Amino acid sequence: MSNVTVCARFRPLSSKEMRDDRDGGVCVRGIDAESFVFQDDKEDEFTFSLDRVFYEDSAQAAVYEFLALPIMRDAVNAINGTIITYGQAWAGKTYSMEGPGIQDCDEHKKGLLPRVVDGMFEQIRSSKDIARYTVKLSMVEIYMEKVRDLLDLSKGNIQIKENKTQGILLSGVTEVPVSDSTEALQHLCTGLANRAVGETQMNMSSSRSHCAYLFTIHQESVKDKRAKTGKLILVDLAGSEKADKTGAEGRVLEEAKTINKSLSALGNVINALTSGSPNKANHIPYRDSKLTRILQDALGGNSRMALVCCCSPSTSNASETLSTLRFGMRAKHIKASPRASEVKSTKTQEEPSSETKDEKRGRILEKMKERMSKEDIKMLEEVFIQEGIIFSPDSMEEVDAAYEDTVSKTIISLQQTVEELQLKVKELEAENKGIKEQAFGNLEYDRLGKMSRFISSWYASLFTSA
Ligand SMILES: Nc1ncnc2c1ncn2[C@@H]1O[C@H](COP(=O)(O)OP(=O)(O)OP(=O)(O)O)[C@@H](O)[C@H]1O
Repeated sequence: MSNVTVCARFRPLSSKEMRDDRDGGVCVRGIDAESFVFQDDKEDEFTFSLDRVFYEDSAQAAVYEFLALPIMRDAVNAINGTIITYGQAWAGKTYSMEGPGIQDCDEHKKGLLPRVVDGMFEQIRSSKDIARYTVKLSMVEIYMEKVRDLLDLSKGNIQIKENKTQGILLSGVTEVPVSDSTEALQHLCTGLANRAVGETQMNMSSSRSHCAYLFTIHQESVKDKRAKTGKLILVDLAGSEKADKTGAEGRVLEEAKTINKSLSALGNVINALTSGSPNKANHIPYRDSKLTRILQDALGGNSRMALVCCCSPSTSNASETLSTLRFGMRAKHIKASPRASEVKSTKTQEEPSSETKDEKRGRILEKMKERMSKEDIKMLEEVFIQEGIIFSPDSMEEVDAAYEDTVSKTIISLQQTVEELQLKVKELEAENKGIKEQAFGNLEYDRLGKMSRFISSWYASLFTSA
């Protein structure tokens, strides 16, 4: 079963949609909590089945309880989690994520983010006898392929790095320690206010950027001091509408193209993850956009994910809604394998059996790098440029990363070959055993036959001699 929960959420018709659409047309007809019939522009009907469908009257609490609460609980137990809202502009992404406001809003209307924060600290409080927790919060915006720190606007171009044990990291990003829900919500409000300031400074709209809320939840067991870390990322994506539909030009068109590029990159990553053979290590193009790079851990491996496909119910938006739903259907096939992300003892010596495949791979890589001379790296750099793996290697870091990517893929593929061979050996051993048993059985049968023939002739001879 897939570890990605995909839901559709239809907001109520907006007053504009009611006004514009003379028939008050709605393109969705609910069947049950998981399925609905969708009617496109040409009045063709499609039946969609997802993990859950939230219709216009569904409560914010229901959305939280179904898709975010389990992921939040796992993140507190060190299993990485990601919650994404996707859809065209004005489809209800921010309403689902934040609600009408982060603080002081109607309890019923509170969105996923404040509910996740409340739930997380509640769970931490209830586990305080088992483990000591520290929570850190970061908040970034991706606009025109630049990652901006929303808790410190002076950091306008955060670099994304990868670390063997911690996975994807935002280098130098502000991480504020938060000890309770009130403190966390205050920082989130600061981040959102900074986002608005940036919007005015850059003359852009928040719907043209992706916003990510990142929680790092670290715990140390009271009993044996073992430490674990879970990452929880909530992402409010930029509007997914097609550039040509907006009639944009100039800078707005550039923005739309960049958003489409990053959302296509997200779609391509999803395609690569869902279409490849499960036994083959196929290339996943995480590096094609900042968004997919930040979500790399969340999409491919050690993580649980929930995708809320936010949709307008209006027939006037049917084509955008259909593409949002198709995106959701593709995401449904991602196979993630959640597991506790980092288990390290604070004792000086690691237990040998705790080394995971990733860590082993990392260790092999490190050894290989130690043996490489500067000339080797230079030569690799040239090969990577020729092969189009990297385009402008300004730094050794980029070469290192591309090199690690290639070597890591080779190691994965070799590991898989070894696993396949081990399987073949087991099969041959079983076959061999079967043949031996059969041969032994025949031999026994032969012996028994001879013995019974001897007994009957001896028995017969007794009577003839008598
Ligand atoms: N489930 C809902 N119930 C009631 N109102 C909703 C719901 N979802 C969205 N809305 C309302 O619809 C409007 C658009 O929602 P929202 O701003 O969340 O869209 P969005 O997808 O985030 O848009 P953008 O990409 O432009 O930021 C808002 O006025 C919001 O209050």
